Amino acid sequence: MRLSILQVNSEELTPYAIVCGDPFRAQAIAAKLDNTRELSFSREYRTFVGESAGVPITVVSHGVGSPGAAVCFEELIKGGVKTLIRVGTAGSYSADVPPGSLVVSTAAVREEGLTRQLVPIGFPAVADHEVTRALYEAASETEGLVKQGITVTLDAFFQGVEEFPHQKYKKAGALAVEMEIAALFVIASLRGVQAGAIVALDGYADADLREVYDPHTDVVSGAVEREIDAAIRAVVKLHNCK
Ligand SMILES: O=P(O)(O)O[C@H]1O[C@H](CO)[C@@H](O)[C@H]1O
Ligand SMILES: O=c1cc[nH]c(=O)[nH]1
Repeated sequence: MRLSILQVNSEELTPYAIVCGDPFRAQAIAAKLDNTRELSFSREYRTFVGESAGVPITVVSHGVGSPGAAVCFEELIKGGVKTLIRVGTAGSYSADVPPGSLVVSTAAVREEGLTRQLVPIGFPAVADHEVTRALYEAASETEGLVKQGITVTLDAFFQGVEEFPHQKYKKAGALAVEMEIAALFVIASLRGVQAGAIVALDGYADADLREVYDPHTDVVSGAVEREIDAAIRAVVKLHNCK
């Protein structure tokens, strides 16, 4: 089957997929795999296949924001992908998890608009337990701080006249904010597949802590490198446990 938006043939996809916002990060992830092939680069969606320790893995960029990312997740699932892992970046809510740390998301607050058009707001955006455990174990084998907990998914990156809901979710114990995990978890639940997510913290979202937003630092690239290695190893762990 031809997937019309990703512009790939479903027969070329694999049961495991690693997804990320940035097409250049997709290329960096694919570069760590063996026998890598680029399948397509259509809009923000750049698709590669390769393998690690003999396990075939698809890597796709989904762009910024839940609506565009949802198109990617839905087409991957239609194409036969059974396990999706997001490897992203997020803004920290707390000095206890500073930039450079990794957070494995156990569940996401649905502060975006996309999933409200799919299912009532009481439906939870939760990660798959096995995927979360594999991600946390693999991330804990890397150097540096790793936490697991609730993340928040927003649509807006820059603030308007409305206050961002950061303070209340920080008080409730959320660790970080980004823009696609809730869409991934809800869609995975609705379509009956597994999903998990890991993020590298690239600064502080909280206005009290935030300085200038600059995700292009050595600390952030080091954390992104660690989360990529962790996600690839998590896929191999999941495959070997089946
Ligand atoms: O680094 P990625 O995966 O793109 O994730 C985060 O970065 C983007 C915002 O800069 C949003 O997509 C957000 O979720
Ligand atoms: O959505 C995001 C992603 C990274 N960092 C942030 O502060 N917000």
